[in-house]
Amino acid sequence: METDLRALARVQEWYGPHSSTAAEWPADALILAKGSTTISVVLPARDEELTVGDIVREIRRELVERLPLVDEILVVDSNSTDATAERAREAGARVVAQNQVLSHLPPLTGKGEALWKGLAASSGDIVVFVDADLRDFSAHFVSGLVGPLLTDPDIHFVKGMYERPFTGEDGVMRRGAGGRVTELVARPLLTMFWPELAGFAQPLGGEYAARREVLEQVPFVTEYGVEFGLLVDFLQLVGLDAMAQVDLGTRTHTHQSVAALGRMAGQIMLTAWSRLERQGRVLPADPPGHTMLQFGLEGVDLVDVAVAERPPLASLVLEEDVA
Ligand SMILES: O=c1ccn([C@@H]2O[C@H](COP(=O)(O)OP(=O)(O)O)[C@@H](O)[C@H]2O)c(=O)[nH]1
Ligand SMILES: O=C(O)[C@@H](COP(=O)(O)O)O[C@H]1O[C@H](CO)[C@@H](O)[C@H](O)[C@H]1O
Repeated sequence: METDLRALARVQEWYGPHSSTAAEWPADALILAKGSTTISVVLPARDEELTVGDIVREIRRELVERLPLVDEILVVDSNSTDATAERAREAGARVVAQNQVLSHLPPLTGKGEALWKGLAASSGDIVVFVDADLRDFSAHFVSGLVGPLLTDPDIHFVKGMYERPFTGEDGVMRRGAGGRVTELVARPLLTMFWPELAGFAQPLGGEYAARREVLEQVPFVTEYGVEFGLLVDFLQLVGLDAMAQVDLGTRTHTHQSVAALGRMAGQIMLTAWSRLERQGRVLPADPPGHTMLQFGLEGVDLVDVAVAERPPLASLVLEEDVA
């Protein structure tokens, strides 16, 4: 109980000074603070032809052409089978194919791989990750996330928070019903093992920004373990007081099935386990299982929820220098 109370006191002390709203960071006021700092927006996109173009156009129109806040818009085409790359290029983004980046390395899979490749292929001092399936995206998502980074040298990582509606197959929108894996898996795991992170309202949100110098110091878990892994690893690397969150309003995105989120949950649990092992908090006696049976209407599926991990990019550069 004592740990809980101490951790909650820590979160309460942290929350006020480290939480703000996008309205506090208007893009035109940030231009001065930007100075020579370069900013890249990286969008991981797998089969997002319906939404990626509007997001890129909004960023380009508001934060490149109207105000020169963003220097690079990069879409990582994550083995899409649709016209994602074409739609992104037409909208004005640079597009790289996930497997063509650092192609001398054996390719890995999933969102975490797309983000790591996007970090490698981009050049901004600050990198902003934005999902490519967002609907009603607005440029203040980006300006809100970079605000604390441009104005406070002690902040190294900024996470978006938002209301997350859920619209099911019945087409009915239910306020606050989104973020199912967040509420059922990530938040309880953080409470149990990393309670200092309990103040992050949306620990799994796909919109966040950080300084390149710290992003290159942490590993990237592949698949959907990436957000959970980054949060825990940044806590260890930079500490809670170097982390912040910004309220971006409402985030609407394409939702996956419960079966898909079950696999996502498994990936996040395995990511948590890997961090507990790495921090010496569990014995690696019997590694947890990662082959899961899923019972759907069509029958039983055997799925693998294992995750892999890319090393910190900085370690790669060092190796290559040595080589
Ligand atoms: O292998 C993958 C899986 C996902 N994504 C992208 O990562 C973002 C978040 O993925 P998704 O929407 O599937 O996750 P959800 O928001 O449903 O949890 C989206 O832009 C996806 O296109 C990706 O680039 N590669
Ligand atoms: O927050 C969540 O529970 C999941 C699923 O959201 P929904 O239940 O479909 O609104 O969405 C997030 O999780 C992924 C894994 O961290 C991220 O990659 C996604 O960007 C994020 O949308």
